[in-house]
Amino acid sequence: MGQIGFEDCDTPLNTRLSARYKRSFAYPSFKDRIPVILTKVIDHLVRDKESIIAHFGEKAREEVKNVIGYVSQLKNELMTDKPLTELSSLGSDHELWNRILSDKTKEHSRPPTWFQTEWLYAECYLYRRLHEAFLQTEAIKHLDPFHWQKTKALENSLVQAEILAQHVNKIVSNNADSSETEQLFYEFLKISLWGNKCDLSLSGGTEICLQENPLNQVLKYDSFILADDSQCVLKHLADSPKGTIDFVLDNAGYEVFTDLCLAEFLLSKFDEHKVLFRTKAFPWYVSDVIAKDIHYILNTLKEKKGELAECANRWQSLFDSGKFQIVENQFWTTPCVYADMEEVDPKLYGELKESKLIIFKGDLNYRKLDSDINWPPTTPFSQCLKGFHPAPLVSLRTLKCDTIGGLQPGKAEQAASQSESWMVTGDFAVIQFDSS
Ligand SMILES: O=P(O)(O)OC[C@@]1(O)O[C@H](CO)[C@@H](O)[C@@H]1O
Ligand SMILES: [Mn+2]
Repeated sequence: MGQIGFEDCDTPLNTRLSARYKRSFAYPSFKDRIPVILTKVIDHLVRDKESIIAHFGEKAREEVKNVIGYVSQLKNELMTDKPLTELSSLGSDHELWNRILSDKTKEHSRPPTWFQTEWLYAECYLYRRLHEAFLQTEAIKHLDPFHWQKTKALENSLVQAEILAQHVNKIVSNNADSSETEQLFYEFLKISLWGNKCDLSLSGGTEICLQENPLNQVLKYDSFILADDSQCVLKHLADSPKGTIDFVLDNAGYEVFTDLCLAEFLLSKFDEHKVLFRTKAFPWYVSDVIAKDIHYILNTLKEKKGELAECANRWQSLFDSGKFQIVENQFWTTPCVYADMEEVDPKLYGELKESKLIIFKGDLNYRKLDSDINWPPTTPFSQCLKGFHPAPLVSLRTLKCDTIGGLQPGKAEQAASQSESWMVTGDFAVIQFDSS
């Protein structure tokens, strides 16, 4: 980022996305969408103050006020494009964040500002600052400001979840022949893929969950999958020894429900050893899964009784026996792209190297896989990974941001002719595999 100032153009090719390019998706995101997300956090704290105090104790009264002040100031810093500032020493990741800030300041001979720096970095920094507002408190340290939105979204998708639950319950208790298993594999992979439409960050917290039968959706939307390596994924699973599946999760609510369905299918029909669900360590991009959300979803479903409870009870046993495990790691809430993982977090990289298959869910994971660069869309997916090949991996992503690679010639143009905003609506998707 050499120069300073806005440019009335899209992000140039082979450059990292930034809100300084006014025709890129980053610009309206920072100008309009993120302020709405912060306003909703403030509104929630104001509206639900008394119930928060009732839950966390009287000390929370002053702390809620302080957090409201902090978030209002944060919103103001963003909207007036102020320089990013150092984090306080709260949180074990503050040194990494401050080192990155200092490197960027040196590199550009001035501190980065919200709109002028790289979008991925600034947006991740925003969620880390929001986390700091709560780290500064005692009573409400563990309050998740997005919890209420996530629970509401789950509640509103229970009809779809129940249809899936019924389907999964039947399948895991039946013996399928191999051609049936193949078809079911594609089905569960795509159900999990389209589950990614349901994130609350793109919509500024408004639920955009599917209003239709998720089983019908699978075939109906196949033509919206711009790159589909699902056959390679199946071949890899079938031809390699049984092992551990790493699921790098994205959103809570309906999406993680679909992920749990796919995970159970892989254990029950492919006989894999275990599934590690890799979650964020603190509230992130509104709807991303933290460990607490998985416990919440299991408990909620158990209370619903019927098919949903049957599913949840089985999943609970899988967690109890260690076949399903939740693994939290701070790397996922850094601004680092995955090409830098080996250097920044060699331990995590080493763990992923043991994986039979790493499933990366969602848009933000994709942005970190491809370094958030505006690649020519026909750039091979493996090239976009810039050396990140810990183990065979697949990205299941609905497109909500203007970066993409791995498309066949003509595909991007075809999608653009169907919809001008094909890259950012979540209507199009990719299943992209890299076999390292
Ligand atoms: O990772 P997810 O949940 O699929 O999507 C998160 C997301 O909506 O947030 C970003 C901007 O805030 C978008 O680029 C991105 O699509
Ligand atoms: Mn997300």
